[in-house]
Amino acid sequence: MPHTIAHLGVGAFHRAHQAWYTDRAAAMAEPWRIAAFTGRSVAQARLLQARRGAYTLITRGAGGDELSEVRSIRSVHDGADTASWQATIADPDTHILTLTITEAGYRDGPAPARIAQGLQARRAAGSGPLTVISCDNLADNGGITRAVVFDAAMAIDHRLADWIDENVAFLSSMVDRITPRTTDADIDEVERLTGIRDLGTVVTEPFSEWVIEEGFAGPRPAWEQVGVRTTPDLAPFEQRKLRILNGAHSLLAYQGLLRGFDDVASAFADAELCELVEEYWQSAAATCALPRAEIDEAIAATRTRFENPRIRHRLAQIAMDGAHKLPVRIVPVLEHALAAGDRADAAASVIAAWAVHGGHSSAEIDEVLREADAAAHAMRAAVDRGIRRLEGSTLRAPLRGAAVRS
Ligand SMILES: NC(=O)c1ccc[n+]([C@@H]2O[C@H](COP(=O)([O-])OP(=O)(O)OC[C@H]3O[C@@H](n4cnc5c(N)ncnc54)[C@H](O)[C@@H]3O)[C@@H](O)[C@H]2O)c1
Ligand SMILES: O=P(O)(O)OC[C@@H](O)[C@@H](O)[C@H](O)[C@H](O)CO
Repeated sequence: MPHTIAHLGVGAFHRAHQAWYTDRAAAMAEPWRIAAFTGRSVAQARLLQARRGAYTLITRGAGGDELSEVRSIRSVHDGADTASWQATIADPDTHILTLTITEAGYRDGPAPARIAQGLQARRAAGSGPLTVISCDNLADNGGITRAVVFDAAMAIDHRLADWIDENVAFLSSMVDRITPRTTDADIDEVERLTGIRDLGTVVTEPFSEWVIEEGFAGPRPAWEQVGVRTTPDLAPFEQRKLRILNGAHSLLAYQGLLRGFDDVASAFADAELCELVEEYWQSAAATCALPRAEIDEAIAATRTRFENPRIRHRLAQIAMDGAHKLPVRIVPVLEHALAAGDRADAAASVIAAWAVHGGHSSAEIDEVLREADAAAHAMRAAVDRGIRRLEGSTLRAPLRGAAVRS
């Protein structure tokens, strides 16, 4: 039997990223198989089951599309199928569990308890160590996973928590590949070109990056041979990605929706918004630990990626779950800019636009700012100035309004 990777949350991104790397690594060395489980909706399982896990990946460059078939997913299950889940995690051939359960999935929902139940079955089966890798857009995503799974395990049995401590490596990883939701037009295009109506089709950009913290508890696919990097210190890579790319995405999402734009490329083509993103990037760059030349290179690459007119990444998709995303992407940049006495307007404008767009209350704004170490008052004042500025401007989409502190 080939080695197995269990995956929880088989959405578009897993198929464009981890499953794609694993598929390419299989051509270089020993093949691994992925046993994929849905996070919340069984619909994704049904789409993929039709072709027994195989699907078409459209790599959409500015100049054209390239189609390929990805075959690393060998079984697809409903995440609520506890028997299959426990059997997969308990299987001694399973060495890795990867996760894309969204930022919200670590705070709300069943994922931590499910992982703990899976590990309980592995412990009972005596199947030994496991490596868990989070692939969600969170800083210290491995540490966060460890903490929530540990809490869920404590609620089952403290001896399970002790076993997890000794046997499970929770690795952080930085993941990057813009993967918008698949549309009917994408599925039609695949059918036209291949004759197959592939409902599992995924569209992604040519760029891809995956950096994983070192410390695997067991074997892994030959990922390094297909461009995956490992590092003893992931934090600077996470910072660079979350603050430069994701932060700018959130800026374009909320400011862009308020101006009546629909996707990233059209919002970024707007001169005023582009200038705001450039100003935000200067604030974000100052918070990053990597050498400035590397950050400037990342900014230049991100500019080109945002300009790709053939990737229709909807702002509404990026705008979802802002209360979970902004503390990771924007608050550290805002906090740093204020502490350094720099202009904080661009960073503050993202939270202001989120608040206005969603009609968020004063308490909800404070909750987003809560995780900052200091300067909460100054941060709130900067956000309130941003809200007033939005309310005084002429925007194309109707404002919903947020509560400004009086
Ligand atoms: N799409 C991208 O460009 C991209 C890039 C980098 C990282 N990511 C990460 O991947 C995540 C998923 O993105 P996607 O494009 O695959 O989205 P998607 O909507 O296609 O899939 C999301 C998956 O997460 C599951 N899920 C949703 N809420 C959950 C919850 N509360 N608990 C457990 N599982 C839950 C869903 O069932 C589904 O399997 C993002 O939230 C992000 O953290 C996405
Ligand atoms: O996927 P989310 O929901 O965390 O956020 C939307 C985008 O900002 C994000 O998905 C980027 O496309 C991605 O992080 C690029 O690697």
